[in-house]
Parts: sequence; C-alpha cells; structure tokens
Amino acid sequence: MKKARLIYNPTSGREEMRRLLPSILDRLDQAGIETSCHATTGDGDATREAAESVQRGYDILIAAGGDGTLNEVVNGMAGYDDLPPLGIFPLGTTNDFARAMKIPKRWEDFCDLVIENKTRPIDIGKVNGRHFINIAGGGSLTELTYEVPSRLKTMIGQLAYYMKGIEKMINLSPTELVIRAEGIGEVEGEFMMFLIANSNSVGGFERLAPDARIDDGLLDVIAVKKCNLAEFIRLVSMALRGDHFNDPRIMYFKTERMEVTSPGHVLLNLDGELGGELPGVFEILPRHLHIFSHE
Ligand SMILES: Nc1ncnc2c1ncn2[C@@H]1O[C@H](COP(=O)(O)OP(=O)(O)OP(=O)(O)O)[C@@H](O)[C@H]1O
Repeated sequence: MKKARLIYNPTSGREEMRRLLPSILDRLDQAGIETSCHATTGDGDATREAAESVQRGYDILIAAGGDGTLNEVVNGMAGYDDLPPLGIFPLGTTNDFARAMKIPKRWEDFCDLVIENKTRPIDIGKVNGRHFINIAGGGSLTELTYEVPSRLKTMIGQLAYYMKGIEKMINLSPTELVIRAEGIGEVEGEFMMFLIANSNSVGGFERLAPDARIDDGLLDVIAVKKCNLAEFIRLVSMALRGDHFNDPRIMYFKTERMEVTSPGHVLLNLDGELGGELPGVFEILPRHLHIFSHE
C-alpha cells in the first residue's frame, strides 16, 4: 500500500478542508493509498512538515491550501533529491499555480488525479536559499499580496486584492535596480517592479508571460521601467490582453540565472509571500519536482 502525507491549511480559502477531509481520505484509502494528515498551525509549519515527510520516505505528498501553503511545502521539499510526487489541492483565494497547471478544484477529481498517478516534472525557482514554484517579484506593487490580511481574504476573496491594489497604486514609486543576466548583460535604471514567472499564470494575468513553460529550465523575467500612474494603469490593461511586449517601458527576457541589486530597500515576494529582500541571485532547478497533473 502506498503511503501519502496530506499537509493542509485549515484556515485556507473558505475553511473548506474540515468538511472535505473525511471524504478525501476515504477515496484515497479505497484506491490503496493510506493517507495520514497534518493540519498546519502557522507560519513555517508546512515547510517543517514537508521536509520531515520527505525524510520519512512517504510515497506521495499532498499540499492542500492556497499559494502560501504550496510555497511552504515546496520549500520544505526542494532541498532534497529524489523527491516523492506532490499533489496540489487548491483551497486558497487565488490558486495561481494550480490554475496554471489546470489542477481540478473538485475534491473527487483531485483524488482521481492522484489515484491515476499521472505526473509531470516542473522547474523550481530559487533565490537566496528560498524557493518559489510560480512567481518571484520585487518593487512596490508586488508587496500587495502579503499586505492583504488573511481574514479579509477569507471573507471577501479576490475583491480584497483589488481594494488593496488601488490603495497601493496611488502610492506607486520607482526603485533603482541593477539587473545582470545572461543575454542582457547589465542593465541599471529605475523600475516600478520586476516579476519572474515560472508558469504562465501570474496573479490572474494569464497573458503576462504567455510562453513561460513550467519545464523549460528558464525563468521569464518582466521588468517595468519608471512611469507615471496613468502610464502604469495603461500598461496593466495592455498586459491583461497580452499587448505589453512591444512597449518600450517593458523589459522581457528568459534566463537561467539573474542577479538583482538595489541601493534601496527592496522586499521580495515569492509566490505571494514575503521572501527576504534584495540583493538576490535568482536561479532555476530544472525539472526538480514532479507534480500530479493531467497536462
Ligand atoms: N492554523 C493556522 N492558523 C492561522 N494561519 C495559518 C495556519 N496554518 C497556516 N497558516 C498561515 O496561512 C498562510 C498561507 O495561507 P494559504 O496561502 O494557504 O491560504 P489563503 O491565504 O487562503 O490563500 P491564497 O494565498 O491563495 O490567498 C501562511 O502564512 C501560514 O502561516
């Protein structure tokens, strides 16, 4: 019998896991997957639990929660080699990564995906010893995701981001950055923000980096040069349609490795969570993890 470890955040999304858990365990058990659970208790707990689960030799790991829980589980796993496959059960408000990978949201379909045992390899991003599965970024607007209080997200979902986004945009200011990467050399200037995409679904913008591939061994980098609020809003609306690539204020390239420094204090956002600050060396771990996916 296969042994799986299910790590779930009881507070994620609309706190659905309490209701779904018995049915999920029963369905997996009937298919010959003996599953034990760990409910996370707070910051860093999913990381510790995932690392311990790899060490204990589980055949399958499952992360059930939002993008934050997924990032923590990936951080617990990524330091090891020969990893067990990871199931991603989306329960959060946005679930960017699960949506990009077309992972089912219905618990029955998710269980069937794990039972069918269909997996695919994916790249993992790394910066200053921390990992990201979907996106890394820096600059004032990228601070948005960890400024939205969790209770507010549970109550009003996606709307919380938009409300905070408007507040943030009004105070938008550029940051001095030096970006060094293969192919572009060294670029110094004032930037509104930079984003590094591993998949093609970034904060709900599916056309922001449309040809980012999760297993191509490359990071897709989008940097927005200094502009005023009106220009920035125009760029955002262009990005929604995927028309932003020819704009002179957008820098877009693919790389295996990138260094970013700043004379200022720039916080990093990794998969929507606070992830240290610049300077940063961004790298890719090609096809380091297998996830359950029909794609
Ligand atoms: N038992 C718990 N009580 C309170 N917070 C918790 C608990 N377990 C984990 N957390 C915190 O929840 C955060 C992760 O939330 P997660 O991303 O899973 O859900 P979400 O915020 O609803 O979704 P999304 O990130 O997609 O908006 C982490 O910061 C973690 O510290």
